[in-house]
Amino acid sequence: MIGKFITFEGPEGAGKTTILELLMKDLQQSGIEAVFTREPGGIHIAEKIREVILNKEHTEMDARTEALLYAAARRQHLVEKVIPAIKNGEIVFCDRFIDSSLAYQGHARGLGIDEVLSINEFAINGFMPDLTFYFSIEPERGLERIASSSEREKNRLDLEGLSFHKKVQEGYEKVINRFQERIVIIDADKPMIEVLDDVKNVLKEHIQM
Ligand SMILES: Nc1ncnc2c1ncn2[C@@H]1O[C@H](COP(=O)(O)OP(=O)(O)OP(=O)(O)O)[C@@H](O)[C@H]1O
Ligand SMILES: Cc1cn([C@H]2C[C@H](O)[C@@H](COP(=O)(O)O)O2)c(=O)[nH]c1=O
Repeated sequence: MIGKFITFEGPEGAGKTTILELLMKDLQQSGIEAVFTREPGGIHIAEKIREVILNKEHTEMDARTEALLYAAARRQHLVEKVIPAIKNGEIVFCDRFIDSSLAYQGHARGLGIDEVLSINEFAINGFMPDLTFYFSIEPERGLERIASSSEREKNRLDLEGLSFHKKVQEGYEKVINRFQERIVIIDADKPMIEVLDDVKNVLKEHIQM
């Protein structure tokens, strides 16, 4: 049996992590086993790379270095955690994946979506998500949510200006156009319970729940 790889994408503060946590509880209650993980991170080496990338003091980090570190973390996470789980028939939900690199490094950092796709092709070796939820929200709104959250410590990318986050949104629009067959847009500017229901309604078409 082969599992499924489902990714969640979107700008800062769109609610991806919150909805993934609610979904995890829901699935557990229904007795459905699934793996919940995140990028960059999810396993020891990738969490270490995450610390390097997102450290607020690393302001000197070059954009290509940043793109390569995300791709390296992605590779290790895939081979160590995601692919074994999928081969074992499990459903893997991942908070961010390659589309983040295309939108943030490819478009917002100006490296080029095709160039960043190309270094990622080396990292993922053909392994793409079966389904991707794009949480759509205006960047201003997402940043407001983060600003009013007491739990959330701001990282190096959160601290980029609004113009960067608007470019991230533009980048995602290009990515959505390119990968229309796997990306479903969710209106993330709704109450959490409605966002969760919208995600579950789409999921029902893909997994038994
Ligand atoms: N639908 C919603 N309505 C109002 N507030 C929300 C909603 N979803 C999430 N939030 C709040 O917004 C903040 C950011 O949410 P969350 O961390 O889930 O976003 P995220 O998409 O994972 O962000 P990032 O990618 O920047 O980590 C949290 O304080 C969360 O409680
Ligand atoms: C995978 C990936 C992530 N990013 C950025 C997006 C966010 O600013 C951070 C991750 O923080 P989160 O709270 O876990 O969302 O990293 C990126 O720029 N490129 C990527 O490939």
